[in-house]
Amino acid sequence: MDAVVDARREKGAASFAPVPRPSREEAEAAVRTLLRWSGDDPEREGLIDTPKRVVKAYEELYRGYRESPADVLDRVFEEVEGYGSIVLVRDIPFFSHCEHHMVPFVGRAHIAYYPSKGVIGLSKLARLVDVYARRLQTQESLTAQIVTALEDHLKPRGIAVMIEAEHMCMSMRGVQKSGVSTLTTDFTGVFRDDAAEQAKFMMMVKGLR
Ligand SMILES: Nc1nc2c(ncn2[C@@H]2O[C@H](COP(=O)(O)OP(=O)(O)OP(=O)(O)O)[C@@H](O)[C@H]2O)c(=O)[nH]1
Ligand SMILES: [Zn+2]
Repeated sequence: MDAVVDARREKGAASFAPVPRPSREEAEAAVRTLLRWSGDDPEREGLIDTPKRVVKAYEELYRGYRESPADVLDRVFEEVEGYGSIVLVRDIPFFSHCEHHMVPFVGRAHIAYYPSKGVIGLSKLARLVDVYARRLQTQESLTAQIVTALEDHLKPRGIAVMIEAEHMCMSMRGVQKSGVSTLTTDFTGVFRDDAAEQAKFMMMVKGLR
């Protein structure tokens, strides 16, 4: 499946025409244009290989377009001695890029769930964050997409996701306020319906350090 189409489907688009990927040469030419737009000379020695490097870096920074949550969430462990209490993986670091400016936003994700029919490998929660963080994002979409993927693949009794991040488009440019944290949360099931469960999640994320 074309990765760009996949990303738009996950964003809820009802119908769309496929967007073809440009060739590597076209992508490198676009970087040369941006270098000229910035005021520099793409032919000077220090910049001559930069378009190649940038395009290669984009493959890494936007790797999430080539991945899907099913790649990381397909394995559920059911033999957990009936464990059905909260599982929280906190402080998962991530780097993403805002879809408005293509500038980094950097932060940590905290993910909790109450298992119903099984658990997933702990590392898979961190991998899931990267599937979505390595795309152009808003922090709100990133939060909601993590919840939806867990809901679809694990059907737990409840999911809680909190993301805290600093947006470089607010610190390096524009309003130029550094050190500002943005917090987003999304809850399903017992976390949505029971205020005490939400409070427990917050306490476990923030309290016991
Ligand atoms: N809700 C939300 N907004 C974001 C996110 N990342 C960046 N933004 C904001 O997106 C907005 C884009 O606003 P515009 O007025 O269209 O663009 P702009 O002129 O570059 O805005 P300024 O950043 O205020 O200079 C800005 O307010 C950003 O702070 C995000 O993850 N979520
Ligand atoms: Zn931005």
